[in-house]
Amino acid sequence: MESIARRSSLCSNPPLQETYKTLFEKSQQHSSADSHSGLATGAAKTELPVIDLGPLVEGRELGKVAECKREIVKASEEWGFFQVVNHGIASHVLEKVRMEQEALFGRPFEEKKTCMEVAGGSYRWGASTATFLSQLNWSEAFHIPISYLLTTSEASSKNHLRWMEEYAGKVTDLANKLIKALAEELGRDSTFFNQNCNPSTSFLRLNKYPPCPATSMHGLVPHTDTDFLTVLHQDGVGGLQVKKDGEWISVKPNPNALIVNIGDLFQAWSNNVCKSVEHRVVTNQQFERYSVAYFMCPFPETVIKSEGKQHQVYRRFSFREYRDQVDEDVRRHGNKVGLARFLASN
Ligand SMILES: O=C(O)CCC(=O)C(=O)O
Ligand SMILES: [Fe+2]
Repeated sequence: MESIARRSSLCSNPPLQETYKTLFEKSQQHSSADSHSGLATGAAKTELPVIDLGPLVEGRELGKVAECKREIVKASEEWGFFQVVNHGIASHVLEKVRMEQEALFGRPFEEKKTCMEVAGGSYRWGASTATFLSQLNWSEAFHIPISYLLTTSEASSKNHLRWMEEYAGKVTDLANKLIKALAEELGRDSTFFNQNCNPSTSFLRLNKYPPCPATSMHGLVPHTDTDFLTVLHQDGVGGLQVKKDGEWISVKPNPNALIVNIGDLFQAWSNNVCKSVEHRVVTNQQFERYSVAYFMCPFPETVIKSEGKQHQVYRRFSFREYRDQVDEDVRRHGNKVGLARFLASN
């Protein structure tokens, strides 16, 4: 443990162990008060639904396209999470993205902290608001706006992200197709999304989970995503868990699949028909793990209106209002409250 801590301060890993030393000590003293029992144990390795997106991506055979859309809505209602295969993003692109990601995180920690030159976005590690060990994220992440990756610049300043750029374009197309399919199937106006989301509002989050010497730790604490839709590319290590009927389910990595999940904004927009489901990452003692999440977000002033057959579940709110409330809750209470704060009856 100590040697990992010492090495991390000299090279690329953030100094998680040293920085959160008092939380580790506190947790040893009051293990029951900061219990996150069941974290790494007992989670079933069930397969998420797997949807073949071939017909939708290629737009062939109308009957099959319709069936594919129905499957997407069904999985979004029942699970809020699903895997997609034949998604149109070549495996060599995914492999190169992984290599670029590894190189980026391999930079010295001191350099990553000044990440504007490294990745055009922001960099976070650990959890500044954690007061219990169970609130600590044993991970580091870059947030990179899609527009940063897609704007052409003569300067070679982002050559080290050449495949990330390719991926950003492709994953944006994929997310647009998925959200359009969902909206159409729900009988809603699908143009809402291209009117309110663009490459400057959506972003990639590159996650790295260093090996963690302690057991039962969160790589990423349980959360729902604060967006419309997320597309996740994970490597083969595993660690993602999804809540299903009150139980944590481990998602078995599938090298051919990307993972898609519904975010809070789409749950509200669909008036609770589609579910934004809690998920988390558990750490691995031996292996580091990488993932890339694409978050489809709107402009801050975009207003989300719940519409559907049932009475309106949520009041109208803007994305800015929602995000500010999430930030405030995390700052004040250490946890996100989320959509429960925006119920129509409140
Ligand atoms: O790394 C993962 O598997 C999940 C990442 C995630 O949930 C997120 O970045 O919001
Ligand atoms: Fe997430």
